[in-house]
Order: sequence, then structure tokens, then C-alpha cells
Amino acid sequence: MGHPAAVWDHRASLELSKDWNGIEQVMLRNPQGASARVSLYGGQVISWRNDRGEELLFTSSKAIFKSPKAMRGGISVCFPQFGSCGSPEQQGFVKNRIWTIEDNPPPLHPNDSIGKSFIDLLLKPSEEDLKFWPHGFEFRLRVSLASDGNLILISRIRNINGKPFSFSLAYHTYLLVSDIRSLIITFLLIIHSIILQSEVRIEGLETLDYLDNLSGRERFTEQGDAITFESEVDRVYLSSPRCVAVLDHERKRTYLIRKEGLPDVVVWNPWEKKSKAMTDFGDEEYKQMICVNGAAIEKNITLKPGEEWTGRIELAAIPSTFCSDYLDPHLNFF
Ligand SMILES: O=P(O)(O)OC[C@H]1O[C@@H](O)[C@H](O)[C@@H](O)[C@@H]1O
Repeated sequence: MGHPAAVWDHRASLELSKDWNGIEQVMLRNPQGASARVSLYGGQVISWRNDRGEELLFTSSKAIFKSPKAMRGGISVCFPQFGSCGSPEQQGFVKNRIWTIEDNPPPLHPNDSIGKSFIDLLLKPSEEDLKFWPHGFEFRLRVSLASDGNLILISRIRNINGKPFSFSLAYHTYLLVSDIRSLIITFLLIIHSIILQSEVRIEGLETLDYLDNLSGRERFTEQGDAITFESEVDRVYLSSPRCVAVLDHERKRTYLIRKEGLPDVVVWNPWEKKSKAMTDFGDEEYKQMICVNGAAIEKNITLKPGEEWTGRIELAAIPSTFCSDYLDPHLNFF
């Protein structure tokens, strides 16, 4: 690729380096010291740190940084499908391809650039890709780090085909948490009482319908409480609000996931048995991660020739477990 680091200086410190079998990576930094590392292999965000240098994304200690598969962790974009849907590449092929850096992409709104450190990536399908998914497209991905340390991913997909095509998309996001398991604290009083206290929980998905991947995508309704974890979970929550929160009491941290163009949210934790079956995942690592993916899955997105679709997520990590204000659906984020 050969982009000298100096080219990127005006974008609030952007460095290009090679690592892991010669795969290029870009490091974004903001003046406060927050950083994000993006691999050109898969356009994957492989690290996101706050201004205290704390890692916010989970990466498995057994992750394999080698083609032909995106590594287990960070954030990757699943496109053109989520799940296998008969394709040889589970969760779509774009996360398993080398993306290029685009110096002058079609412009975005000035708010997407001002005060942000960012990198623009581009992927076009190869001849080989077109054999499996015969639709010409351009996929532009901007990864930005804002001055407050928030991480923003903007996907733009353009149909450069002569025919319409449909796709689904998800930002497969592995958040690092203290311990996913609910704790049962028993107080033996004269009349005993049991308090179920959850260290990690998700707010914003209460009362929503979801498709349960563990029961053949059967549809259920969430029963009204924040989501806590006691076993394997693999669900697609439908028509979700623009912001959901992941609260981690022990770490005193709340992740906020704000999204646009992405009505669904996938929640996944493999728990014990499935963890042991995954070669690139530690047996006990399910305790330290939760995937909460902004997505468009239930209803495919269709693009006519020449049309473009935009979908984005913004991740914030705030040092608190109080976040009700941020869940206000009327707040403007981007
Ligand atoms: O092993 P992969 O392709 O990274 O997928 C891991 C999991 O990702 C989750 O997001 C899906 O809901 C699960 O069904 C899937 O098993």
C-alpha cells in the first residue's frame, strides 16, 4: 500500500504499520490519548482504548490473525448476510478480505469529519467473490475516533450492478466486560430472601420481540426486565431503539451503542459448552465478553442500481453505571 504516515498527520494522528503476517493496520488517536486500531484485513477494528489506555473491546487470547478468516474479537462488518444462508463464508465474506485505503471518498456530512480522526476504507468484490454473490457493489467504511473517545463506524454500500440486490448487515461487536455471569447472593434472615444481582446487563431491549437463533429463529417477546446472563444467548432483537446500553457494575463502565439505519440488535454469548468447541476461543473467555451487534437482519435492505445505503454505529464507554439519560430516544447522537 505504501502510504507514508505523514500523509495522515492532518487527521489528528494516524499511523500506518504492518503486523501479523504483513497485514497493514491503521492506528487512530485523539489528542486526549484514546486510540483505535483498524486492520486492513477485514476492515476489522481490533482495538479501541480510552484515554486511560484501557482496552474496551474483547479479543480472544486464542484469536488467529491470519487469512482466510477474520480474527475472533474486535468489531467486524458482516455483509452481505448474517449467519450462513447457504454461503461458504459464515457472516458474509467482506470481513475476510483485504480492504484498501481510499484517499478521497465521496464526501460525508462535515460533522462526520470535523474534530475526528478517521480512516476511509473501500472494498469491491473480486471475480472470485462474484461467483458466490453475483452483485457489483462498492462498500465504503469510515472508522472514526471522536475527540471524546467515541468510536464511530459508517458503512456506505452502493449498487454498481445493473440489477437490484438485497443484503443484511451487522457490526459484530465484542465488548469486554468484567464477568457476564449473574451472581446469586443469598441472605439468610429470619425469613430468607434471595437477591439476584447482575454484574453485566443490557438495557434498551426490554419488551421487544426477538428471533431466537437457539430455537430455529422462533419469535419470542422479551419479558420486560433488563437482559442478564445465565446461559448461552443468541438472539436478534427486532425494531430496537436507537440506543442500547451495556452496564458493567464491577468495572463501573457503561457502553452505549447508538445506531442509525440498523433496526435490529444481535445479542450473543456462547457460554461454556460452545466456547470449548471453538478453536479460536478460550474455554473460560465467554465470561469476559458480550457481543451486542447493531444490525439490519429481519428485513433485508434492497438497493436498486446506482442507489446507496448508509448505516452507522457510535460506541461510547462512560465511566459509570448510570445511563438512563443516554437512553432517551429523542437525543441526537451523530
Ligand atoms: O463464529 P462466528 O462466525 O464469528 O459467529 C459467532 C456467532 O456470532 C453471533 O453474532 C451469532 O449470532 C451466532 O449465531 C454466531 O455463532
